[in-house]
Amino acid sequence: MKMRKVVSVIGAGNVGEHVASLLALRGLVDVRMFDIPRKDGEKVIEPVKGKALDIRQMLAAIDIDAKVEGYTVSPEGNGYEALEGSDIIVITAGFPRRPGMSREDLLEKNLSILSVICEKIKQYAKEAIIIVVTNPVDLMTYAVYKMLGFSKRKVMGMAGVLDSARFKTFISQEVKVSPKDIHAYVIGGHGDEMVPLISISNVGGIPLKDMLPKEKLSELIKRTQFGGGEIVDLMGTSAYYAPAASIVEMVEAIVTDNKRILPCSVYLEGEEGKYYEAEDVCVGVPVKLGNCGVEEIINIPMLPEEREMWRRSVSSVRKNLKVVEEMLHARSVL
Ligand SMILES: NC(=O)C1=CN([C@@H]2O[C@H](COP(=O)(O)OP(=O)(O)OC[C@H]3O[C@@H](n4cnc5c(N)ncnc54)[C@H](O)[C@@H]3O)[C@@H](O)[C@H]2O)C=CC1
Ligand SMILES: O=C([O-])CC(=O)C(=O)O
Repeated sequence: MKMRKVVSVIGAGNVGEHVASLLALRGLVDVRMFDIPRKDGEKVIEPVKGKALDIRQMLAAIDIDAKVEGYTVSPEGNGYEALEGSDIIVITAGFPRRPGMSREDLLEKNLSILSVICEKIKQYAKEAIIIVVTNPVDLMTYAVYKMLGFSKRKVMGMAGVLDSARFKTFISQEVKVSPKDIHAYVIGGHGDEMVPLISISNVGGIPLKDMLPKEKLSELIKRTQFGGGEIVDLMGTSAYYAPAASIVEMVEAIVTDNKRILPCSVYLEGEEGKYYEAEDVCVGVPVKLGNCGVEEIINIPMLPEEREMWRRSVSSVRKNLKVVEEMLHARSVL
């Protein structure tokens, strides 16, 4: 009988390998990593197997028990048999952006990669909960949800936890208080129009809006909205430490059934969709996570100006949804 939960990470690049190592370090789950081979001159190498072995040896050095395996797969979808038995699958496969690119520039190439991966998930891991990370994440989450046909509770995108961590970092630097005592949520699409919610942000229970002048609050909002781009400009590729830690928070909430409220990109429709004025789109909202996945969508009150930001953010995600829908039609998914 399988005792420990299994988390599979598809795409063991910068984000994926850090997710795998952080998960392994917590010792909560077993980890399976999947990635394609690389060419080193004439030689074909299998970095994913090396990374898994390296992580296992790290665990041995510090006395942590967790199984970590690496599997080489092909871009055409061979080699995914070990997905079987996965409780959670984290998708980080695909291209990251470089300076000067938008996340949407990755849409076409990353959608092709994810369409092969979804076929394999359907074949081997129909029961798994899926966390999509590949960008543009709200569009990819929508596409994965449609391609898999799983319950909407079981498909979510990671972005809001990361954006909220960035927001908390910037607030913490400004008010000189530990981020542990700061509550702040970012909702909406994972783009330059995301919505850092000032009205419900607080520092040790004191409303943020009472602590800082309007201009400073606007600066914090702007820096958060462009937080990903700031790192891309500095590093030449996108962030991975904070994204990986954010994914691990989501995984831990699901595995331990701890009912945390975390902002995640989820499919909105019906009641919650109407409240958020967003239907048939994946976008970030606070949700309660537990071992069934998304257990509840939490309705957050917004000020009129925040609601206006929300509308703009949702429509900027919607703008590219047409392209995704056309691609899914071409693949006969819709
Ligand atoms: N949602 C979010 O908040 C964030 C999203 N991202 C996104 O995550 C993705 C990964 O970023 P990084 O890890 O930095 O990129 P990376 O290039 O370091 O890693 C991507 C990995 O995907 C693998 N891959 C490519 N094609 C594949 C295929 N057909 N099958 C299996 N694996 C394949 C590559 O070999 C590589 O190891 C990017 O799309 C990036 O934009 C990154 C940070 C935050
Ligand atoms: O900026 C990027 O391309 C990666 C990402 O989504 C983030 O770090 O927020």
